[in-house]
Amino acid sequence: MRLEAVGRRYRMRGPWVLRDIDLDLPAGALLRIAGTNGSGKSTLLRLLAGIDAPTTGRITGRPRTAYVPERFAATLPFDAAGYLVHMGRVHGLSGRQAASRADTWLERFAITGYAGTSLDLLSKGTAQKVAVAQALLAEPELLVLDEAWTGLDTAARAHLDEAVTERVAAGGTAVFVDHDPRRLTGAGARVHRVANGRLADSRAGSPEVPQVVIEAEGTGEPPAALARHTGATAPQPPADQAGTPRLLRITLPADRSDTALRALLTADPPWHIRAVRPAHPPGGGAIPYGVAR
Ligand SMILES: Nc1ncnc2c1ncn2[C@@H]1O[C@H](COP(=O)(O)OP(=O)(O)OP(=O)(O)O)[C@@H](O)[C@H]1O
Repeated sequence: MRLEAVGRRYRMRGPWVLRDIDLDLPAGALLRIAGTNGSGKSTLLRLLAGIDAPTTGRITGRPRTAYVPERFAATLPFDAAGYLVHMGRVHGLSGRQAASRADTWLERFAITGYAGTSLDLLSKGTAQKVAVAQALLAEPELLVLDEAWTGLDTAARAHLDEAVTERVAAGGTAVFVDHDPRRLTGAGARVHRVANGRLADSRAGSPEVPQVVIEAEGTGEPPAALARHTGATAPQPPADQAGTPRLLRITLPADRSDTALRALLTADPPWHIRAVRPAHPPGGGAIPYGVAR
């Protein structure tokens, strides 16, 4: 999915909450949206989830999307299991599939005992588990989570971490807001920060996340898996004469370098690795993914 020059304001001539947002969400990307209270994080997530539309700009290539809102309105006339089955059907599952996945998630979140409880009678934490389960059971291509961990107990938070990591490993995309800055950093989450209505990739400049530069030479196309796993946009190199070696220079978080190297070395034809070195200053001004020659 791609956002181009997206802007959002809630009133005509009101202040712009978001402005000129350009964002690529490749398959396999994991993104944390950071920013101070009221900076526009939830606004951005609602646009990504497709439940709100930009005032200006456009969003293209929307995949199958599931969303966990900041506040779950548990006012629908369902019990927990009935709601999950209903949402499974909305996401295109058959009745049997939806029922089976609803059971799995009720069990995984240890709330099977509440399957028959009406949504409006659930505790806040149990309702939150149901809200998360409805998004996960559909195995969406894009998962949008707005503070979905808030209110969950420790075990459920771990299940959610695991489920998000699984989705991303399976080629899905996940975008989330969470107040814990360490959330999913081990899974390679990139951080984009909303400030003054603009969105900046703050990870590149983050001193605690070392960046490396990989230089590789090859004659083929850069492997698609490279963009998928590095989360970087992968412009195709210009079609110069077939067989002419090209130099690819990629700057990426160090914890993703093994994946990138594997993708390059196992490409057909394989890329020759010319150099792997720390980026100095960390990410400083380096292009995230580019063809140097
Ligand atoms: N439906 C709406 N109508 C009018 N203004 C809105 C609406 N939703 C959000 N806003 C305004 O847009 C701005 C950004 O709000 P948003 O909820 O996106 O920020 P946030 O970064 O998610 O905040 P928080 O961290 O407090 O959840 C705020 O000034 C808010 O008042």
